Amino acid sequence: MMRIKYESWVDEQERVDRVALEIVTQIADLEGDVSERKLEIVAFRRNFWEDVSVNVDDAGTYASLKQQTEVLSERERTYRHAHKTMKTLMRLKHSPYFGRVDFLEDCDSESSQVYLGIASLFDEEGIQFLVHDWRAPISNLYYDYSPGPAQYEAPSGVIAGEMTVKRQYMIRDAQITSMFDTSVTIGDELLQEVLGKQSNSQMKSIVATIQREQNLIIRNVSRQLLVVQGAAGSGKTSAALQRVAYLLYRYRDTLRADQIVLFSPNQMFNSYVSTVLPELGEENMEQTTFQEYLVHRLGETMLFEDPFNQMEYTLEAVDEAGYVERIEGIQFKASVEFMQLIDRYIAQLGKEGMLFKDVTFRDEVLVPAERIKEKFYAYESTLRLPNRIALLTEWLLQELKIKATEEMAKLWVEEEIELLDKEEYMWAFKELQKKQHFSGKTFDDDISERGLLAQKIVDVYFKPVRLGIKQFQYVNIPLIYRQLFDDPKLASQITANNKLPNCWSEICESTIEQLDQSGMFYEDATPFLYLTECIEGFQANNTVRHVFIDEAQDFSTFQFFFIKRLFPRSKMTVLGDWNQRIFIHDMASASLGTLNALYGEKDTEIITLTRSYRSTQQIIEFTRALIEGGEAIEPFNREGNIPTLKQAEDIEGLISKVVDSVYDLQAAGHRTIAVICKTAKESSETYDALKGMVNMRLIEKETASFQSGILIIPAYLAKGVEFDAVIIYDASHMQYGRESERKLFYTACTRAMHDLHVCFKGEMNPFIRSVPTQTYHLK
Ligand SMILES: Nc1ncnc2c1ncn2[C@@H]1O[C@H](COP(=O)(O)OP(=O)(O)OP(=O)(O)O)[C@@H](O)[C@H]1O
Repeated sequence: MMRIKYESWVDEQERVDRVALEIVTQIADLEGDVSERKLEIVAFRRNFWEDVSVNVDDAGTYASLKQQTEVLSERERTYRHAHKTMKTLMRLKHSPYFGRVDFLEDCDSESSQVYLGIASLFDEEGIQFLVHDWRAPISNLYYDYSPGPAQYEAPSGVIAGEMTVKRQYMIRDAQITSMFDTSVTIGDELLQEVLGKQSNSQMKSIVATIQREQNLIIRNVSRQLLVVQGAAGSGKTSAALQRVAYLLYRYRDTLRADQIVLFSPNQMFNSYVSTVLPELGEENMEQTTFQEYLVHRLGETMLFEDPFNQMEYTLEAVDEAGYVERIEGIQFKASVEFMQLIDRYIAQLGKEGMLFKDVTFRDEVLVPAERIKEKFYAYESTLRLPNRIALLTEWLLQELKIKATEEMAKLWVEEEIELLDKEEYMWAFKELQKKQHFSGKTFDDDISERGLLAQKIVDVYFKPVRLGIKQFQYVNIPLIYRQLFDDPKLASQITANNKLPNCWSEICESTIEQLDQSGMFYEDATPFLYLTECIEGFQANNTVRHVFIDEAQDFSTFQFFFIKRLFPRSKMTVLGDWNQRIFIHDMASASLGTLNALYGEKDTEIITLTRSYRSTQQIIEFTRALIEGGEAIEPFNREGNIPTLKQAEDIEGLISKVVDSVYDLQAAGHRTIAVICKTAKESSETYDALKGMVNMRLIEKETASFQSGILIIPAYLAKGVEFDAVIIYDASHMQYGRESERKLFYTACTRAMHDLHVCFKGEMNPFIRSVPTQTYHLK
């Protein structure tokens, strides 16, 4: 790393001034343009509506309206474009660029200077680049090379040459505040400065300091599946978001933000990452949680437990009867073996076992379930289930028509007709007149009018029945799913290779009990939806082109395969850290092996990130000793305090240590301090105990965002986010004594950026006991 000479500094500031002036000029030009266009659109819209009211039935008016609509949307497009450019210029005004490379192409005699910023900027004539977009092919030089031989891939082919300068800037309000020439990767000093700052309730973009290994993730477009396995704080989420921005730039003519979906762990995380793309001048992709998707698909048919309640159960109910069996059930139902069991079950249902509901109307059976079943099994047995269901639906709709005619003669219809008002009679009368006019026949007016009204009434009353049929409500999916557990032998008969868990009978029993009592366990929700899709036909989404799964360690193998089928035309980017796996799903997905199986090895690329940027070196030295293989995690060299451990005798002592920590950390200037508890239950109890002493906010599963301040939060909701300082509420043996709790504890500790205080009551947990004592202070 080299400091820059004074003269160069002056030259560089002069350039910034020139560019800033150019930006100001362009903003002024555009300002007039934007407001003029806006006024134009407003005036156009007003006239447009006046024209519409003239005469809509006239063909000439219609053609002219169509033309005007086109003109209007063209103007709106131009306005939107100008508005977007304006916003970009406003962003560039304060900090036009952050990097520079001087590059001498092999065939040239003079090197060119390439300045990198969050968007491209041309000079007045629109000929010369003043700033290159960080995503442009040439910008890759900055991220991938140090001074020396370098090359990049332009649309015309590979361009090779020599990089003579690589410089970084920190520019605030158009003033250079720091500047470095760097020789290795993207300078430590700039990164130090960025990482040393206080946390924010919103994640920031990292374009100025993207590291080479992160750039590989961002620009990777070759495979169907990109898997990123990275240590806590290694920049997986950051890389994922910059990758979205990169894809939107690279495929700007064909890819829209709404064709990219990000599955994230919870609402708060969604809000935490939601400003990164707008900051880069891009629209946000679609963000959802898997839970949200399940509610959207199943919400109306099924009540099911939410994942956080399942989590609370796994952490809190260890001593309850049936715990071991439930855990085994959770793991099995998350596995690919269970998916295969369902596939075999589906094959079996093709021959027997389908269950239907009567189609009813006003407590009367219109088409009995038995008849539907007979019809279903009368279709060609080689037809797939969804095809047979489609035929069945058509048939049922025809049946409904016949039933409707029968229904018209019933007394209730007669009564409804009596109650109709004058308008309805008038309508029937006019309809009849029309019919007579067209057919030239005469009718017995009285009967036909009544018939018409009866038809209309039955039609209206049958509407929900028709809709129900179209929505396949006559297929009794809940009972078909239940049937799989009703007799434990059924599954053994259909699994040829006997891959059932040992306590399958108990799993069946508790599943049935839960289904009959209060909806289903969370672990049943995805398999249930899968079964539904296999029977009714997959509601695949063919518009989405890229699916991102963050915190992927907590997705089950079942869910991965399911998501793949759901988005058949999409590439997938999966980011996770298997050391932060806090849900207990199937054991198989604890390795990358299953992900290889998703698209096959050839179509899969796996990138591992071992450098961790979030926490200080001291915190990482402590946290990496908590997990197996942690020595592979490399801390970024940012110094800080070594973690503090505080031991208390009893609960009062613990509370007082936590309160002291809060005060100390506040005094050290930290703005966001999280007291991390193990569960929601512990969080709310601790909140009650502390609220008289400290002004804090309780974070619950429904919390949609967080602000700076003191927070109290269960560990599983804190994953993916970070805080200036973390206080672990009770890291005792009692709370984190089981091996399965190691990763939860690790995840909680790795949320700290600058300071970590670990409090515990009584004996410390076994994971800390294995940490070298020189990595912490015990108080
Ligand atoms: N290249 C970088 N430049 C600047 N900051 C970075 C860089 N890479 C990561 N960071 C910062 O490190 C922190 C952790 O990044 P991020 O949350 O993306 O990591 P992660 O791998 O998703 O972490 P976890 O798995 O623990 O949730 C963030 O504050 C992020 O801004």
